[in-house]
Amino acid sequence: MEVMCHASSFLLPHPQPQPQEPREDAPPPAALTYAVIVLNQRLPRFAPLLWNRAQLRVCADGGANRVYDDMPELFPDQDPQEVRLRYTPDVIKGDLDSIRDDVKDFYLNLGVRVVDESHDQDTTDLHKCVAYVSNSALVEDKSKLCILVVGALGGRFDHEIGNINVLHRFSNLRIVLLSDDCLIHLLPKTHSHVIHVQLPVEGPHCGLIPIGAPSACTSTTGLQWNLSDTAMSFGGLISTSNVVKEDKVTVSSDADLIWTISIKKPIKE
Ligand SMILES: Nc1ncnc2c1ncn2[C@@H]1O[C@H](COP(=O)(O)OP(=O)(O)OP(=O)(O)O)[C@@H](O)[C@H]1O
Ligand SMILES: Cc1ncc(C[n+]2csc(CCO)c2C)c(N)n1
Repeated sequence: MEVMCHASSFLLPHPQPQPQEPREDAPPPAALTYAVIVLNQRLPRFAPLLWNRAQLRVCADGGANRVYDDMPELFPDQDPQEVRLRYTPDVIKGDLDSIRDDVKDFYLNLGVRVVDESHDQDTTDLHKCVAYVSNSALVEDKSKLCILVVGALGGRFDHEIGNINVLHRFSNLRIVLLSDDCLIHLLPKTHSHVIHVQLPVEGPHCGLIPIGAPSACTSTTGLQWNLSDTAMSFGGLISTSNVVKEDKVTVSSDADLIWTISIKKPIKE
């Protein structure tokens, strides 16, 4: 089975190339092209870092209000209008029932594409934005695309589950859902997985959760409580409050699993 590598190096202020391990059968993580999607929740503190790392920046409807309101708050010593000009989205998309008129006018005047998809009341604004990024000409090879979604966890439970549903709906894409506290992504059953844990910024708490379908057989290495051809299901065993013990975690399963890992708080000076 093909190996898929994962590394949250987008959270590192100065990403280092992954160590090469010539002995290993796993290839190093591919060089990825990032897109960021901002949802309608308070911006996490590392939003500017992800924004600068991304080559396409999309706001899901009211996510535009958050970029407009919260980005200047993350740079309290700077002129708010200059911050807004520096952090201008490429596209705003959704059913546009949450973006404020003043925010819409501000970005329209800057030439931002504002796409009204209010005719579609069956898919969420996040779904619409992921479909847009996936169809964009950003990368030819979708396996080299990684979509970072900020403000996706916590908040309203229906939204949160809707956001997780998008991971399953687009299981052929690399999509990472982030909050200030943790990140989650899918480990598709089509691959075995090597997760290069970025210990300065993430861990140690982690989980492996069979959302969508039970697993008859999951195996892991690198965790405090490893699984060995173990079954997992809702109502049965799921792995929460697990702990990363090595900087490389491996997972293989007969079901799509959600991987989640905590994000470390910055040390206060
Ligand atoms: N409280 C929340 N918790 C988690 N995600 C949220 C929350 N609020 C909004 N989102 C995400 O941000 C996107 C945009 O939200 P917004 O508030 O602009 O519109 P909405 O009308 O509530 O969402 P939708 O049209 O998708 O139902 C949503 O599609 C969802 O993915
Ligand atoms: C069974 C069912 N439940 C809820 C909705 C409503 N809905 C789903 S996604 C969305 C957001 C549109 O931007 C809305 C309003 C529906 N259509 N079908």
